[in-house]
Formats: sequence, structure tokens, C-alpha cells
Amino acid sequence: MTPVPYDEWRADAADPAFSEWLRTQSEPEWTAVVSHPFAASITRGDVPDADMRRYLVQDFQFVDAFTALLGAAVASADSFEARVPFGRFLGETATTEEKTYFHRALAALGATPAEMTSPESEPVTADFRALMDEARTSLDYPLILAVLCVAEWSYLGWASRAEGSPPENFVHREWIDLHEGPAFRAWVGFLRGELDRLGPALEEERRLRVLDFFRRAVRLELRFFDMAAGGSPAHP
Ligand SMILES: Cc1ncc(CN)c(N)n1
Repeated sequence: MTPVPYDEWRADAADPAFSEWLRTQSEPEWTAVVSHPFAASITRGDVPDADMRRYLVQDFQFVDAFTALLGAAVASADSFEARVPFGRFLGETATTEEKTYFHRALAALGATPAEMTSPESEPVTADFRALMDEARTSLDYPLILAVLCVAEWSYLGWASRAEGSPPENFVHREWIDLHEGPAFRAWVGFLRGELDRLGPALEEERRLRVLDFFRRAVRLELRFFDMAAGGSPAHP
């Protein structure tokens, strides 16, 4: 879809935030991600163990490149105030939260040590890592923000759709908890706020480059869930 220029779009937008422009210009794929059948199955707690294991083995590789990207955000942010939330989240991801979760969840799902230390990458995992590496090595703060924002905002999107009582199985329940709740919402709010702060002041060409990274990340999130669901695409 040819993007509607930001200045034209915001003239009639109810919420003229730059991050909202990025999201709306990434439809229908955005909605396909946050309503993906695999994500819905996580929220119900009924993903078969073999599928959850394949997904988490691949996601552990995603998290490695994602952690490096957070480091690039610390390095490229334009103020001390902006560096601090990245540093805090980086510490949480690298130590307490996702790392211990992955080890416990993959052990419970019967993953072998080789699958965790030298796993084979699915094509979408390699492509996602390549996009994160491209953003990281650019050291271009808005491009880094675009990729981080998609990863976190889209995960908040599906996790906040969970209804009813949380799944009993900790593998599902903790994965939802890691992507929901007040702290995670504040983190997503921060990422969106940074894009909203910087985007309007960018030249149109730079805005379109940020949108290109945002859209590529959204498409990869969709392919990632398709891979997890066994390869059957839920593309719109
Ligand atoms: C593929 C993917 N995208 C996003 C997230 C959320 N951190 C994740 N863990 N994995």
C-alpha cells in the first residue's frame, strides 16, 4: 500500500500521534499479528507442546538480537533521560525475566541443550535478526525505535486480548504476563512516545524510512507467528 504522507494523514486523524500513523500505514498486517490464531491460542493456554517449543526455540534467537538492539538504543538515544528506560529494560531482559523464563520453559517442554545453544534458524528468524542487525548497525535512533516499538507494541496487542482466567500452564501464563501489565504498558508507552516526539520533526524522506523499518518488522512478526503455527500463513 502506498503510504499516506504523515502531514496529510494527521489533518483528519482523531489521534495524530506519529506512532499511530506508523501503525495505520502497516495495516492490514498489524491487525493480522495482534489477532493471529497462534497468539490467541497462547492466551487460551492450548498451544501444543511441540509447537510452543518450536516457537520458543526460535524466539530465544530473536531475543538475542533484540537485546543487542536495546544496547544500540542506549548508545544512540539523544538524551540521558531516554537512555535510562532502555538500560533498565535491557537489564531485565538479559537477566531476570526473559532469560530465566526461556530456560525454565524450554526445559519443561523437553528442549535439548543443543536446541538452546546451537539451534537451527527458521528463515523468518534469520530475516528478523537481519532486520534488527540492520537497525542496530545504523545507530539511527528513530530506525531502532521503529523495530523495538513493533516488537513490544504488537506483543502488548495480542497479550492484552487475553480473556478469562489465566492459563494454568506456566509456559503460557508467564509469556502473557511478560507482555502485559502496567510496567509493560508503560514501556510500550515510552517507545511510542519517543517516536511521537521525534517523528513530526523529521523530513518526509526520513519518515518514510522509519515507516519502511516499521512495516518490515510488522511483516516479520506475522511470518513469525505463521512459522510458529506450522507454516500455514494467516496473511490478509
Ligand atoms: C518475534 C518476537 N517479537 C516480539 C517479542 C517481544 N519481545 C518477542 N519475544 N518475539
